[in-house]
Amino acid sequence: MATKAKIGVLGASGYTGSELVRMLLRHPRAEIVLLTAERSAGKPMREVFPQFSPYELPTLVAIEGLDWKALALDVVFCALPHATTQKVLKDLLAAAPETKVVDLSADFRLSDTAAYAKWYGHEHHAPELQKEAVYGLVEIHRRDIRKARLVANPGCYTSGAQLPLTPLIKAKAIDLDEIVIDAKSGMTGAGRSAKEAMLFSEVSEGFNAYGVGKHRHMAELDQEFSLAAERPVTVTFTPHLLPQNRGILSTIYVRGRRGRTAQDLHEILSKFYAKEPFVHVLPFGETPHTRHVRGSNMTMIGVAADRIEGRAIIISALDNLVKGASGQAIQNMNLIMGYPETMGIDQVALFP
Ligand SMILES: NC(=O)C1=CN([C@@H]2O[C@H](COP(=O)(O)OP(=O)(O)OC[C@H]3O[C@@H](n4cnc5c(N)ncnc54)[C@H](OP(=O)(O)O)[C@@H]3O)[C@@H](O)[C@H]2O)C=CC1
Ligand SMILES: CC(=O)N[C@@H](CCC(=O)OP(=O)(O)O)C(=O)O
Repeated sequence: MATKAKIGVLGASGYTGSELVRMLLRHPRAEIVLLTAERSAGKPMREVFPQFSPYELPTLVAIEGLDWKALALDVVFCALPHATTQKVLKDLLAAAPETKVVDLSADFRLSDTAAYAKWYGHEHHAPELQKEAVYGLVEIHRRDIRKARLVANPGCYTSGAQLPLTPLIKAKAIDLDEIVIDAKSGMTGAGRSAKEAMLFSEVSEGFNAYGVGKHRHMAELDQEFSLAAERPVTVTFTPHLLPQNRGILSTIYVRGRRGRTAQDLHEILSKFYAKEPFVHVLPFGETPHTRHVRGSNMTMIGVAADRIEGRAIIISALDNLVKGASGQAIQNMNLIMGYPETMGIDQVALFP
């Protein structure tokens, strides 16, 4: 029988942590041996999440005092808040350098120390690991991820924008100065900790933009698009808060370069993703809903023509907790560990 990887999930009492547990419980090569929490440390997982009552899981423990060397974990998923992660992973990898880490926070996504300090307001606490980390958008960086020890899982909004745009940028098919990304996220994107702005009465029956002109995901988009274009790229990106639990819908406006039509862009994307298990390009003119990807690791992309000649409207939909976070993280683990890429994450969307 194939051996199982010994796995730790840090931040298992949060939304992305519990989503990792949900999927890892059905992963044939995963054995969950460590679950951590902060406020919920000491509680059994079923007390925090009754949906896990039927399953055997370790009790949630605090991170402080863990002996990483003795634990000898094969893989750690780190689902902690920004900035908390840096010190934890520095200690972990110093004590257990063989452990592979997939970090879901933004701490290791920016490779430039100055850009990190500018967008996050403080110096990075583990700059040597920041240099080592590989950016984990699988469909774009698959080859590098296979060799990585530390993977920086991409942001949920940025995944929804990069999957349709990066192949077009690489193909030099769109005007780089006219990219507009209008994105809407479900509320689980904001995490599980209590916040006044996330109360039902503050969010339901309403809809708003936030972080306008300054959301930190712009830095991640600029970095990755500039890499793909081999020249600096800045884009317009505006996030919105949707009064629903899961899902990100991104409506993206682009102009084709050198006479390329919306149909040409559709053809480029269809070819690029023809063999990808987790990106599906719809027939030209059809566009996805967030409910078509809910609970699945799929990103759906639709391309349609604008009335204005030369412009196209691209719409992507993904589940922020799956392809936008935990599903993508397991896809990364599968690559690092040499498992089939779809193992444990090939769920079909839950509908309605
Ligand atoms: N939600 C999403 O859609 C996405 C989130 N991400 C990123 O993933 C990470 C986790 O997000 P999410 O699951 O939503 O967050 P949650 O707020 O739901 O969960 C955070 C987890 O971290 C624990 N925690 C909080 N503070 C500390 C601390 N100081 N020391 C140790 N553990 C701590 C919490 O424990 P306890 O509750 O017991 O206090 C909880 O288990 C974040 O960095 C986020 O930006 C990335 C992509 C998408
Ligand atoms: C709805 C909502 O609040 N979303 C989060 C994004 C979550 C995410 O993927 O981004 P990070 O991993 O970079 O935190 C936000 O806008 O901050």
